Amino acid sequence: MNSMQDLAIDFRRVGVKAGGRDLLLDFDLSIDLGARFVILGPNGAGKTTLLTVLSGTVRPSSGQAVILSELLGRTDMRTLRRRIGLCGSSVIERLNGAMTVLQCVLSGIDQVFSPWWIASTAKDEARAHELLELVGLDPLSGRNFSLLSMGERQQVAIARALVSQPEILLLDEPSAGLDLGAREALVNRIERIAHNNPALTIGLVTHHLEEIPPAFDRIIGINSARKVVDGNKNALLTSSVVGEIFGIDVDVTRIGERFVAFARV
Ligand SMILES: Nc1ncnc2c1ncn2[C@@H]1O[C@H](COP(=O)(O)OP(=O)(O)OP(=O)(O)O)[C@@H](O)[C@H]1O
Repeated sequence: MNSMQDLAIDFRRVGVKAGGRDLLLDFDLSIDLGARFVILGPNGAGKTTLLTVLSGTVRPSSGQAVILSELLGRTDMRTLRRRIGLCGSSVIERLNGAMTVLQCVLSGIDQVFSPWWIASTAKDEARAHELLELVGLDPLSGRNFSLLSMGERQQVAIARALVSQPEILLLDEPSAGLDLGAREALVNRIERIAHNNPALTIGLVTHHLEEIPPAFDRIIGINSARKVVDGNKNALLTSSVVGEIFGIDVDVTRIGERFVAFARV
């Protein structure tokens, strides 16, 4: 049994209600520090809702949510959010397109979205350049964000999420809109980030098994606002379990350290 100090996330019967609907229901979740987990489920399952609670953006309507030993509702959410890096289309859409790529990365320090709120030091800028180098975009650091391709924006968003040296990194469908080559480059990059940051807890939200980097070994399957499975990837990524998560008949194949799924016709 882990003590609370070893846990990045400890949710007990967490629920989120909006518009009279349960978007998340009785959700128990316990994630160790340094774990790599995947939130897998069909459209509308509640994955993004779960991520909004995990990132300290939304407080649950019921239950108890503890993140990095801080109880939501009793802690300063702004301070907690600085310890969590979030990247995904919800972040990309909010970034002011007139910012340079470097400013976009620096905006992650205080989690702002416009250039006039950025207060950065020379040390921050050096770290931002280092991260842009890591994602292969340092040569574009002076370019306007609005001029980047979707793939490039996703990479900037990852650098932005890492700039505050978070303890938890949350990736919300980071491959959305990417072509095959860009998706594979991203999967490899996420794998490298996982490898180079052993203490970092990383969560990945996806609909697609192909997007799961090998380092991610835990699957949390969601459907209709509830957790349907939670456990080891190799045990759970089978045709019957993935079929249960998505509510359709599927064939799952493992190829090396990666998985693919097709709907059965
Ligand atoms: N504020 C809201 N009020 C009412 N319903 C909402 C609200 N926000 C989301 N929903 C609904 O809650 C359900 C879960 O939404 P959520 O965005 O968490 O799903 P998801 O698993 O991330 O889906 P997708 O894969 O399509 O992004 C959806 O049916 C959505 O329409």
